[in-house]
Amino acid sequence: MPDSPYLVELKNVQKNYRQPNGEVLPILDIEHFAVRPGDQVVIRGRSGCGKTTLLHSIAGLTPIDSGEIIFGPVKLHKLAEAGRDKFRANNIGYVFQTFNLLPAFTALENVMLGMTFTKRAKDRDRAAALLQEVGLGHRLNHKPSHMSVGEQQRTAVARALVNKPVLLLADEPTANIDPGHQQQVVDMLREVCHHENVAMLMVTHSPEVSNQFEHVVALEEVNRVVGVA
Ligand SMILES: Nc1ncnc2c1ncn2[C@@H]1O[C@H](COP(=O)(O)OP(=O)(O)OP(=O)(O)O)[C@@H](O)[C@H]1O
Repeated sequence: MPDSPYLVELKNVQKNYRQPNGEVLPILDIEHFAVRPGDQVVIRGRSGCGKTTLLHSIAGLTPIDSGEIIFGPVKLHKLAEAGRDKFRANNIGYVFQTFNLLPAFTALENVMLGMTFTKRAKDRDRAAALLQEVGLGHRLNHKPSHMSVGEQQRTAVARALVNKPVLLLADEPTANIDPGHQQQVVDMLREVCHHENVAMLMVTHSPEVSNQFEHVVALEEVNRVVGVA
């Protein structure tokens, strides 16, 4: 059988949430969705349609109810939580809307903390080089409170890439950046992912951002669950 052309492939993925009253709320029912190595893909869709749930499922942060999530030889859906955590630490970077940096630590320390849960020895030079690559070579020793929000997001991107992941998941990474600096963050994300040979799956509400991408998927087009929002 030929090798899969996909970096990650979802087949018949279903994800439900259970409401406090016991009612089951279907969120995702995706027959097929895939990302190829090095692809840069935007996911858009209305509020509440399940975009974050999709990213969490691919990251293994939340277990799916049925179906398959396949990374090459690894069947993520078959791994227990500890296995998914280990897989994520070594293979997936995640960038959040709110950066999630630790306030007591410098930019360099925050990036190095990204290496905590991997086999990779803490590599100061790699962390510093990535900060340089995202344009923060002059801010290594700044704490988050002494950085602009754009600089904080750049630091978060460096942290997400420090373990040389194969896939970067970015959940509305420009939502908290002022409009004047959003484009810089998008450009930086695209360039650094390209340079590091990392595929990117980005959720964004911004048409200005999604219009720049060749691969744009409206979640409603691949998700059979209707009326979530
Ligand atoms: N842990 C949870 N328990 C129950 N319902 C949840 C849970 N997490 C999310 N939901 C619901 O699942 C739906 C999808 O949420 P999700 O965050 O994936 O949407 P989204 O498309 O990312 O939304 P937005 O664009 O507003 O960020 C929402 O209706 C939300 O209320």
